[in-house]
Amino acid sequence: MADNIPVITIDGPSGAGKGTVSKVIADRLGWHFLDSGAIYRVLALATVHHDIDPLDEDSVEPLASFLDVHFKSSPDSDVTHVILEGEDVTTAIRNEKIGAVASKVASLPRVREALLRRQRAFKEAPGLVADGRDMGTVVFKNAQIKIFLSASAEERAKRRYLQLKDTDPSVKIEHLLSDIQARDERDSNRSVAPLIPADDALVIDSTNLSIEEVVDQVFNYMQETFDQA
Ligand SMILES: Nc1ncnc2c1ncn2[C@@H]1O[C@H](COP(=O)(O)OP(=O)(O)OP(=O)(O)O)[C@@H](O)[C@H]1O
Ligand SMILES: Nc1ccn([C@@H]2O[C@H](COP(=O)(O)O)[C@@H](O)[C@H]2O)c(=O)n1
Repeated sequence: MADNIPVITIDGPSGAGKGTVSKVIADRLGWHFLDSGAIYRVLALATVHHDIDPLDEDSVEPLASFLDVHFKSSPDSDVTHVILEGEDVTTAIRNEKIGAVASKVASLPRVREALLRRQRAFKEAPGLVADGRDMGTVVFKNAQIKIFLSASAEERAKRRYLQLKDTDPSVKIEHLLSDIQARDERDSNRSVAPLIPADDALVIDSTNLSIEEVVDQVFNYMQETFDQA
């Protein structure tokens, strides 16, 4: 029964470490992992391919409803390949420009609605770790464990810089910081599913924490929550 399947949600702004922490936790528990941002990024790339204005809700909604995307993982690698309309877009969707377009399509209420079922389908036994902006507030409102992971914008820009500098030597930390601030602003102030902690979320500020320290805090919180249940 789908309702007995446990869900951990990890929401927060870009670069807070949600994806990294979610993957470690899902791997250690042997649970499934949903990177919901990847779905918004794929949709964003599809608007670029089809030359659609990312804020034109009447055009983006059908694209979201019939999005031809699938995720391919292999036992030999921890990279999950993202396939859009038959093309491997795993790297293309990680571009910062696509992140900005993703936050535009993500501001459209009917588009978010159209993507709900696709995201909820990731909830399968033995459990799910779901990473995004509205996992605990909208998509998996009944999740047993909700985390809101944040970090200062400066720290997040630094992390992104370290992540990108080897593949893109032209990357500038000040541009990354302004992109992050613009995305935070749009994600936090949209009318539907804004980026805010769920009332029952544990808020973790990772500015001065290592990845392992964040993972430990989540596991300790899980232990306390399940002991009290
Ligand atoms: N606590 C941490 N300390 C230092 N670096 C970290 C920490 N957490 C994550 N990172 C690094 O920061 C970068 C961004 O992390 P990650 O992609 O997990 O963030 P995210 O919150 O999922 O971002 P997005 O929402 O944009 O996908 C990665 O290179 C990751 O290794
Ligand atoms: N649950 C979600 C997940 C993502 N978004 C939007 O997509 C953008 C890209 O997400 P990343 O996590 O891959 O950086 C993000 O800025 C959000 O606008 C969302 O709205 N809801």
